[in-house]
Amino acid sequence: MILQGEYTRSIMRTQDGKGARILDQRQLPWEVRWVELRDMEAAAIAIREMWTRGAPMVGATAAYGLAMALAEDPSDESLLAARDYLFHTRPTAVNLRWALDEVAKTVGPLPPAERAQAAFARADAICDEDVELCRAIGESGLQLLRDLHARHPDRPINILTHCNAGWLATVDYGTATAPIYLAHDEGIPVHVWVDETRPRNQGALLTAFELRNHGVPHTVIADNAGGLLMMQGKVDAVIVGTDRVTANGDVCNKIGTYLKALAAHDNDVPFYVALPYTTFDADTPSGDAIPIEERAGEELTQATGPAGDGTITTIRLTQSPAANPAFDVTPARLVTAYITEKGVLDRIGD
Ligand SMILES: CSC[C@H]1O[C@H](OP(=O)(O)O)[C@H](O)[C@@H]1O
Repeated sequence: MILQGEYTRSIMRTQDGKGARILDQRQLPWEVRWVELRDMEAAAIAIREMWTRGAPMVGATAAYGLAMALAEDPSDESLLAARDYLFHTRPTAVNLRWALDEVAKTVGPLPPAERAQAAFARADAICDEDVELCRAIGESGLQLLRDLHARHPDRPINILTHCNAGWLATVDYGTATAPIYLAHDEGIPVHVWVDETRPRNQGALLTAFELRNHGVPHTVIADNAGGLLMMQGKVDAVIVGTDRVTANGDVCNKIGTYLKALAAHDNDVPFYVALPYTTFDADTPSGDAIPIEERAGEELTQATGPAGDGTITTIRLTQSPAANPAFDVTPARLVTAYITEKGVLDRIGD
């Protein structure tokens, strides 16, 4: 379990069993605010507005959202409409489609009266499985960090990561961070270069929050600093998460990941992608077919944070229009290996 206050998970069913409890990640690191989602619309808003985010978390939240929709109306029409509505909250993370399909396959053959309970149970199971998958990813990646430590016993291992693929992005442990947490807990000295990850700063706000709370040494850096650090020999490996890996091994992840992969390739730094099977999309042949989410330009042109007087303020960073693609695609040729629950794989999907 990674430090998560009174809970051991980033999402769980509410105590009355009728909703989902999540962290409102927009308030982190300034406030740890838990919120209860009580209907499908609340789950859709939480995903679309990124109260909660990260591929496995998007899938888990949508699964509970579908269960809540069926609790209100378990008809076939409701099932189809709710699945479609939740599916269109965010286009890129394949876990969203996977989780909705899992719940739909579970409840479809059932009489309407049994659907809500079965949907909630399947959502619970998706969360339980995600914890085990991420822990296993941690075990797989731990050996890589043990090997790096054996090669450099006299100094910390320096890992660069992009965005947040931590326990906040999953139900627990994270994907990219899971090996880091396990290595740190085993006593291997690890230091993490944390890409701030503009424009929503998931690295500076969320990954830094996680690592700080777990006592893992880390340094926040500008997104554009990683290439220099690699050129200077200050990065032993890059480990990132992903929102979708296609049949040929292409990796869709937060915007800026591809540039890190290019810098890693140019400096002979191993570039690892951590993912559970729920993020592998065998149905999409290659990365050019992945829908890339375009988010509002205001995420780029405005900055929100504490004003210092206890209030949260927003400032404008430019008067000009902005384009804001939220993801990019790293070709499989730039990936050293995939860290999965089945081990570290040179190729994926075979
Ligand atoms: C373990 S999935 C983490 C993945 O999701 C993030 O995207 P977002 O914050 O927009 O949901 C980012 O791509 C992370 O690598």
